[in-house]
Amino acid sequence: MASVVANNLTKQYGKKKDLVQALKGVSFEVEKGELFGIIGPDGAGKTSLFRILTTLLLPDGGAASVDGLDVVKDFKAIRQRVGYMPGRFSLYQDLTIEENLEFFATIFNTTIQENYDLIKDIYSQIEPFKDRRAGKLSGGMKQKLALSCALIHKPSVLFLDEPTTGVDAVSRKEFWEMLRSLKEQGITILVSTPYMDEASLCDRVALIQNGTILSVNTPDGVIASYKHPLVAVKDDNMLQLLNLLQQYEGGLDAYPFGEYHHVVLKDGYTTASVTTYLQEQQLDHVNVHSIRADIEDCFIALMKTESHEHK
Ligand SMILES: Nc1ncnc2c1ncn2[C@@H]1O[C@H](COP(=O)(O)OP(=O)(O)OP(=O)(O)O)[C@@H](O)[C@H]1O
Repeated sequence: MASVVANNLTKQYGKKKDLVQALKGVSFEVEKGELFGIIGPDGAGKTSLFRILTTLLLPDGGAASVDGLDVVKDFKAIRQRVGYMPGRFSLYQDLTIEENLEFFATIFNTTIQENYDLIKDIYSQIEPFKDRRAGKLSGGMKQKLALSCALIHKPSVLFLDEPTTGVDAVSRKEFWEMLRSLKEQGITILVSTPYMDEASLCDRVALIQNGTILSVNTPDGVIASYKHPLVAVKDDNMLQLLNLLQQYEGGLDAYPFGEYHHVVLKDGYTTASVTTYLQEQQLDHVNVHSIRADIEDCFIALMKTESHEHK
């Protein structure tokens, strides 16, 4: 049985000219024990979706279930079963680390001791500072405390809304390792993120933009579905280079990517055609080489296709 099912969910805010269609018919299923990513830019609808699935917000249309329970009718039962770590810091700033955790344990009729095994790996890293107020913690420590609080009642499904936003690269990596080990313990995890590189750490990912899911696939499946030739190009004057590449008739798209620009080519165009074109523009020593698309290239392509179709 699927652990989470969303079926044609819609949500809108405001009225008339202020109307925002935050979710435009979102459907997907998450299997039990999956680590499922929802990837999308700011404003894509991730928080609205998570708030509906955790029963904090009512959908305007469609239906959704968690562990077979309906998010509208069975909201009380769902709340006992899910853990939710909201995007914005949700802890009590004036309570200490330990008091925050005790508070969450008490609401769920449990104790820190009872489920200590589940949080041990995460909580033991901040336990030496257990008397420090939450408001005085670093971003990485707050994140570990918030995750411990979301887990303290041993949820069967964990919802994490942008847990790594604003967190440094080392803490981000550690955080994903923690998620992997939680998954090993059988917890279903839905995690949203604006960082496309995190997609490759999930079992499957849904790409969301403007309230619409553009693709649901495994990271390998996303990459395998990419069909265009792709080249990486680098020169001393990257701005001038980008302008020229964006005017190139053999190119479908050109965008900055780390130290390089990536150019998506029309079928039949090659590294040699790009080099010839740049030579015609008096750029004789440009580094052009063919590359395999990574997951970010695939998402960029999907998002651009979608926005062109709606122009
Ligand atoms: N209470 C609200 N009233 C009006 N508009 C809202 C409200 N909440 C969200 N929105 C709008 O709905 C859209 C989706 O927002 P949502 O927060 O779900 O997206 P998100 O992907 O989580 O983005 P972010 O990371 O910026 O929160 C955005 O355009 C947002 O401005």
